[in-house]
Amino acid sequence: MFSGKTLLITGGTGSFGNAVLDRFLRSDIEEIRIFSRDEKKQDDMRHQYKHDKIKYYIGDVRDLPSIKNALHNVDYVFHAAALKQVPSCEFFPMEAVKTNIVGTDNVLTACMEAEVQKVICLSTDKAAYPINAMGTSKAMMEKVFIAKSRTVDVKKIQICGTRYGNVMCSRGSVVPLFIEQIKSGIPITVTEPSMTRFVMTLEEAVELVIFAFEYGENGDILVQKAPACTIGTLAQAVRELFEDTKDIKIIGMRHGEKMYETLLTHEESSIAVDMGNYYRIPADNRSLNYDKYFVTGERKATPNIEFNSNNTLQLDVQMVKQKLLSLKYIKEELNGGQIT
Ligand SMILES: O=c1ccn([C@@H]2O[C@H](COP(=O)(O)OP(=O)(O)O[C@H]3O[C@H](CO)[C@@H](O)[C@H](O)[C@H]3O)[C@@H](O)[C@H]2O)c(=O)[nH]1
Repeated sequence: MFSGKTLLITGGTGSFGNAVLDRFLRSDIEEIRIFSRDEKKQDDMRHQYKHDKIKYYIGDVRDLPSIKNALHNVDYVFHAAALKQVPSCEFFPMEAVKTNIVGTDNVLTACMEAEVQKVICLSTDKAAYPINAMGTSKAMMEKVFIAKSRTVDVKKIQICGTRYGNVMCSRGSVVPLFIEQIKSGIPITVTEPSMTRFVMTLEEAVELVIFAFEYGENGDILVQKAPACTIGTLAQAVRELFEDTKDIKIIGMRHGEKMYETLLTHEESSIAVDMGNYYRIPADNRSLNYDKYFVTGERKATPNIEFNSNNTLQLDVQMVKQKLLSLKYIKEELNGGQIT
């Protein structure tokens, strides 16, 4: 599918971009374009990969001309650029609006103009029943791409999305923080041990995007049937792996946090298509003309079957340790920072 094609990744210097590169650089893809704001991170990546197939474009999804400039002859786009930290978006919600909502609209406008064939927009479980600014802005992002998907000619371009749970060990997330705390000899800080989160590896996140790319229809959101664990279990797994004997410090929930996350709302569950390891949430493609629904009516039961991090498979400490041990990052950290 990617043979001879050019793929652009917005926010491409992040954990997701790196995982996509690791996955695709050995394939016969023609070119991978990294589109992002930070020249330092791009330069680091350039030195790390030293690969002809990777091209770097400085730009910002908030700035339409900068995206247009990068999209000539691009076949596919993975749109990963986002403000994604929950606490910082609580303090700067308008920044989340500009990057996550307006930025996505810009990316799609530019993709339509440049005749990109398929765009996958990365969203998060925090967009389902959102309570914080980050999740709310991602929920609006989903609305933007679904609305846009209704206006396009599907023979020319298709727009889909994915929703992730927590990606273990991604930049700025809790596991690297726990490890840093253990290495510095201070107690690890746990917000609320009974809180649950879906857990995915970065490779699974990339698989989900590729699945969406292959099987997603225009306007769809794809989610993985991910397992979950409590933060207490996650903390215990990290402590056992890194032989931490200090007490845990309980610090309480942070701004805008939820006790559990949702990947499919009740309403989405009633229309979601089961695809084995994934669910496909088709877009509601009814028109704005509601008269016919008022006149003829339409009865559809909405079963109470929200898919969330409390009712999915719960991993125990051993299972989380196993999942962690499969990660390159953990292997390196256990090996004193040496690449294994
Ligand atoms: O010192 C800390 C910091 C965090 N946590 C907890 O660890 C869990 C995970 O936190 P973190 O890794 O910061 O991730 P989230 O805030 O859940 O958000 C991440 O996961 C989302 C998917 O749900 C992504 O969309 C976000 O971009 C990403 O930052 C949460 O329950 C936190 O309460 C602690 O126990 N101690």
